[in-house]
Amino acid sequence: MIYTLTLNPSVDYIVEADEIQLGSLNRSSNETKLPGGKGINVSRVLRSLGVESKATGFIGGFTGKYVEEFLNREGVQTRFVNVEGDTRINVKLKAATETEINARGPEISTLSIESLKEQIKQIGNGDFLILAGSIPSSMPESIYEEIVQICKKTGAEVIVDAEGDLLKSILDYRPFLIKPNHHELGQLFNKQITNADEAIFYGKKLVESGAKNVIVSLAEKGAVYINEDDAYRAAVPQGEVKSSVGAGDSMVAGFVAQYLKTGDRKEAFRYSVASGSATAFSIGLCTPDKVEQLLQEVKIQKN
Ligand SMILES: Nc1ncnc2c1ncn2[C@@H]1O[C@H](COP(=O)(O)OP(=O)(O)O)[C@@H](O)[C@H]1O
Ligand SMILES: O=P(O)(O)OC[C@H]1O[C@](O)(COP(=O)(O)O)[C@@H](O)[C@@H]1O
Repeated sequence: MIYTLTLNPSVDYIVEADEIQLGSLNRSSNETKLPGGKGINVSRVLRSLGVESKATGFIGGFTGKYVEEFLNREGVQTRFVNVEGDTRINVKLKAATETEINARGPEISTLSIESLKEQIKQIGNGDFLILAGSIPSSMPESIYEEIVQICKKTGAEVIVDAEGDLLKSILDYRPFLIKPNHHELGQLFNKQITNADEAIFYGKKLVESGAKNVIVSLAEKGAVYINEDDAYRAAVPQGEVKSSVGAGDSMVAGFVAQYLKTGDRKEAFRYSVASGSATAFSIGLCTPDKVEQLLQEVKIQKN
């Protein structure tokens, strides 16, 4: 079974406007509310690609109820730990450029953390745990490492999509897959990463540090994939970007879905890029039709 763990889920409030001026009254041309948070997006895309998963993490308040009911309506299984505060609302402003404000998230009690850990202990050999996104500001930074240590004991494979120290802290535990974008990769090495060559160079260092598979996304400049034996680069399909929110999460889901079906890592990478672009070309997440349509346009080159 695949489990996704979103410690800090959200309601994503996507506001479209022709123009946004700070310090002025702006009026929107369209608004969309969607459940969000990285693991939750992965579960939603997996579901639409025909792969079962269980979404877990912390959920609370009226916003949490909205997220959980939305997921259940779509057929995503959930096993959240309920907390007192409201699940956060993240604001995504879409005008000529995209601006995001991601909130901090509710207080999480020690008791809630303990119940989550008890759940994680049930995830065992043959299972995957996809651990994705930020942590609510009240939680200890060590939580990712503690969860990955539990998985190491139970034998579950972990996939991590997180930034900075959260990502660094788990490399020694040999994660199955990590997917930093080029900014996040740059932060890890204190370098600016602007192209596929640089992404492959620094991505290889993450493989040397323990990651079994690394995908680095570079938005419109494509993506690279590295493991112990090979490195590939992909050019992305051309299209109109409607909202890139969830594009990275869709890449993780696309890779996992195809890898589990075929075991072919290069094809899984192609699927990953097509899924990311299919989401970028949509408001909301990709659909299987759109992914299939873009697959042929993803050109992959061995490094
Ligand atoms: N302008 C674009 N054109 C085509 N595909 C895009 C574009 N922006 C993003 N994508 C797709 O989304 C993926 C993830 O985008 P990126 O912004 O790098 O990730 P994240 O959402 O994690 O920050 C890219 O690898 C690509 O497949
Ligand atoms: O946990 P974080 O880092 O604040 O990110 C949460 C945000 O990331 C998203 O999951 C989108 O992530 P990506 O655009 O990286 O795929 C949103 O749904 C959510 O608002």
